Amino acid sequence: MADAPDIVDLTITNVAHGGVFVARHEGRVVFVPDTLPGETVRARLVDTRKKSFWRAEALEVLDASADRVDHVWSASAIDRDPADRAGGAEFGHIALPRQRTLKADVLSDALVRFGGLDADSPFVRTVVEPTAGDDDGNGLHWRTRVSLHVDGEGRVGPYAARSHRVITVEDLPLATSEVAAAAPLRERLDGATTVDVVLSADGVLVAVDGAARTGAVHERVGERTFSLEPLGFWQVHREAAVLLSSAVSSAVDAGRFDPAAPNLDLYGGVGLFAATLADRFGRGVRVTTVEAESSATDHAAENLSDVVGARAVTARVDRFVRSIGAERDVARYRAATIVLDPPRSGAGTAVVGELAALQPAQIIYVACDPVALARDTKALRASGYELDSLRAFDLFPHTHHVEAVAAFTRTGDRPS
Ligand SMILES: C[S@@+](CC[C@H](N)C(=O)[O-])C[C@H]1O[C@@H](n2cnc3c(N)ncnc32)[C@H](O)[C@@H]1O
Repeated sequence: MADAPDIVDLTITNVAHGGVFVARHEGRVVFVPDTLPGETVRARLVDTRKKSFWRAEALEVLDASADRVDHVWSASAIDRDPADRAGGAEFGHIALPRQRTLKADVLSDALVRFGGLDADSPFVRTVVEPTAGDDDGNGLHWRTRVSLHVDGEGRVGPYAARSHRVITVEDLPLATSEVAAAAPLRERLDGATTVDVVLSADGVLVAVDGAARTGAVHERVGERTFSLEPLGFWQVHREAAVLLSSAVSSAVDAGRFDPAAPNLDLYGGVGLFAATLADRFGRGVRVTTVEAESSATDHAAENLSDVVGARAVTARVDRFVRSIGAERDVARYRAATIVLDPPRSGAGTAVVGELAALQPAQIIYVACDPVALARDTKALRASGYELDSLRAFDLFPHTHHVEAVAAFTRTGDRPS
């Protein structure tokens, strides 16, 4: 067989999961970043080893989509060599409303292909809602946390897209102005490897190689103050904690909520959603927040000290759920509400199956990955739960990421 040509012209047909777009070359799927459906681009084939799909990098737009805009970050723009394009803003060349319909397409596709939902299910038409303030500010200046890298010469910057090469940049337009101003983009940090810049309610801090000059920082959500480790997990968009807390609160069906049941906040971090339940249903609410990082659990205990029925447990969720499944009075969980907010990989079929075996009254699933949500949806549906509500939020403008909040109830409990 003759070698494939390096440079090809491709017509983009679709968006795929992971911030890439789909074209076909001689019948084979080719994934191409930095493009848009409807466009024709000149591209270099860069990975042709697999039989089922190849990868390419876009070099030039020959026929542009009406939704293409000047990239919000010149460091990522298509006029740069692909190897020099900064990562982390892979939708920055797309008009903001179109970014959201593309994210909705990815979510819908995942729910049908991996979640087993019918193509005509109303959840397959879920829109991706904008976050307050983003439309006015063109989706910029929302990142309260930025992780940068340092190369062997001491230069500080983000990695290039799809590589671990540090790219020096002039600005960080997705970061809040405080974070952008504090980021040491023009400094040489010889011998260092990482730089984190964090904006909390206490102000901005810069941590080189994980060393922050403070024991804890604080975040505010409504009337509540949360303490956490300077580099501990906290939702990244400046509006995210408020928005997700409100979305989780309204996803909980009050008619199915029992404040005395053994309610759970799994993958709980510093207790954000346990606090959400207490704020809606009262400080006497029984809720256990479960988190693998003991430093986060310590903060959760402090953050929930006014919630008399709250407990903070350090454990891996899989082990914790297995251990309660073995309890003698496991039937108590039939009245429980379980909130879970797993990392990008999702909870996984095993955890979801064990959760469903507890037969809780409702499960509220906060998801930062549509495919993981869809896979876990399939497992929940196979275990007697059905999707009751779904909302999606654009908490990561100019990236391909999308956040969702889904509510599930026992199939037998639903009105027929
Ligand atoms: C997406 S964050 C959510 C945190 C919290 N719900 C919030 O909104 O602030 C996921 C959390 O799960 C924790 N985590 C990851 N894997 C875990 C596991 N297997 N068991 C328990 N916690 C885990 C992480 O440390 C992280 O705090």
